[in-house]
Amino acid sequence: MKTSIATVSLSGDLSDKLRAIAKAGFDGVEIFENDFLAFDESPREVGRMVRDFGLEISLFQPFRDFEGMPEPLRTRTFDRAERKFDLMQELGTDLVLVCSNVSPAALGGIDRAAADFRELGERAAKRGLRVGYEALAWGRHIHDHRDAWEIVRRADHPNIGLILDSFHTLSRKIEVNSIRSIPKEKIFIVQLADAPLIDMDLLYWSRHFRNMPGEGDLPVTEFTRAVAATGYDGYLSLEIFNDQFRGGNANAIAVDGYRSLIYLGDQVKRAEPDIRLPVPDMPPRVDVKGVAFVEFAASEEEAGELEALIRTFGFRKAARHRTKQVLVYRQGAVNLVINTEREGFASASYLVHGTSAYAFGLLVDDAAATADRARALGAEPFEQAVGPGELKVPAIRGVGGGLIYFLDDKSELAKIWEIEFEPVTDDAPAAPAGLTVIDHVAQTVKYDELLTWLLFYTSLLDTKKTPMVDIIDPAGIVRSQVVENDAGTLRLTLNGAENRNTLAGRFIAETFGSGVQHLAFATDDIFATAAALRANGFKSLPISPNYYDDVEARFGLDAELVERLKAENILYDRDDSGEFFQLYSPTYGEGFFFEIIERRGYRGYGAANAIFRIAALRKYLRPEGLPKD
Ligand SMILES: O=C(O)c1ccc(O)c(O)c1
Ligand SMILES: [Mg+2]
Repeated sequence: MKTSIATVSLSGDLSDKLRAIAKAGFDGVEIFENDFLAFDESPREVGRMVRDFGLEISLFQPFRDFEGMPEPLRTRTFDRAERKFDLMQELGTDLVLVCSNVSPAALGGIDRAAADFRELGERAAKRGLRVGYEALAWGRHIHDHRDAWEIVRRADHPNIGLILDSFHTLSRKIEVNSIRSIPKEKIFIVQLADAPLIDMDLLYWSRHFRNMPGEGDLPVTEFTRAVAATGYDGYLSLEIFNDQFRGGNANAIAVDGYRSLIYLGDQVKRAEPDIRLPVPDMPPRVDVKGVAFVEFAASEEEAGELEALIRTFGFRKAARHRTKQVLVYRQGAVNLVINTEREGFASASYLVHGTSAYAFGLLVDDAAATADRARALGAEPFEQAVGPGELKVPAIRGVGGGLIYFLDDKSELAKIWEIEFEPVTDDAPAAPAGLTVIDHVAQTVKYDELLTWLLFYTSLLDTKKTPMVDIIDPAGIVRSQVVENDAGTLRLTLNGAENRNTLAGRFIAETFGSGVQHLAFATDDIFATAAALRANGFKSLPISPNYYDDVEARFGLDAELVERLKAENILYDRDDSGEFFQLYSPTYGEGFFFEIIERRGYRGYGAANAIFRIAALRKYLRPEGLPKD
């Protein structure tokens, strides 16, 4: 599969962009004219730089307002084209993109446009160049790839072909299967971009909000399937106009782009097996059966505080690592691991971030295959020296440099708790509180990393992302998106913090980076759990009494239920899927907290309650200090 990306997709000057593009693994680059014009080197030198990076120029673009012009504009337009042909030859590329005319002077008329392209094709052929025509979604007369194709067909010239761009087709909801009947040799290049569904002017949407395939809401896979079905085996080229990417880290954005194409190719091949695009082989997206454990890195002193807190949740000390300072606390199917080693990755993580849930383990069908897929998608593998008798657990680096381990039932990994740990008896066991599984792991990331991690998880794991919701923090907005599977055995929430004053933003600032900010445990009976927690000495996060008056009115709850919710500081939500109950701990350390939930059919996450619990949690942040009892 030949991969390419337009320079316009990345930040920096032309050489920064080329370096990032080459490093991420792309084969080609679209040179966007303005990136070249703003750069000081000659076209020959730029061409040499591109080749020195091991790249090929897949396309030079755009050439605007060409077809259907009246004289004398028409002659001028052809002269302009000849100048660009000179430039292309110096750069060392044979393909230019002409986008459909937006000029009020354009006359329209499909045969007039075809005649113009035939003449341009003659001129291009003299120099061994090719011209591709793209319908801009806002083109004056041509804004549909089917019409652009008709012009190319009528131009009937071997040096004139069609350029498809998923954004222009999908933003106008044009039937993608119309692509299947286009001869593959007439498709000169295919540009890909996704975008979030936002109802706005097409041009503005396109120029500011495009994102990588898989990061937005458009059916880019369906589009690419139709392209692949033609037998097309040329470049898949990202053309992403996005304000955030343009201001972001070029290396990180290029890595995301490359991952998005590999993932897209994989999906297309699985859905459309008879294609010519050579897509790398990799295991399918991974079915996650559950969160096997969450591991905290802590100092011994802070571990003591953490242990005291989780004991009030009814966790009991269950096992100790045979050689390391690592303890396992258990309840139901939940394993909480506390690592107080003074060496190795956990310790390094503690020194940078303070006490944190720096790692978690996912139970999958095949841990080795999962690691293979992760590697194929460009994830960073994690390896640490393995002691005698210890297992080599496949792992990758995740959010904030933390770790994701993979366990399975089919290899020795199934016995990890017996092989690496010895059982211990808890001297002061807390009464169990009915916690059953980890319902979700909530990670806080910087807002401009949110799409990166969404793509990371959805490309690797068999999951879906839910629409983005805005969470109102008294100090700003936090954008939240969920990655989950249908079975509900994996639920990850990602919160993107735009400023450092929000609870999420403070967490990132104080812990020096993104990471797990809260863990939610499930119970089948929130009231019984709340009573057990209280008996164990747990103090739940106090919720404003005003909240309960509102909940009563909003949902028409009976007064007795509302009294019980209020007495236990339980938040309530309800939608078509069912009822939801949430109970929070105060923040621990630098803004970390726990949540306990009961779902009665409900599939959401209580977004409507977020504002209330954030307001309550904020009271516990330093420097205000802990509230007095
Ligand atoms: O926004 C534009 O003008 C523009 C230019 C060239 C393209 O290939 C494109 O998709 C959009
Ligand atoms: Mg385009």
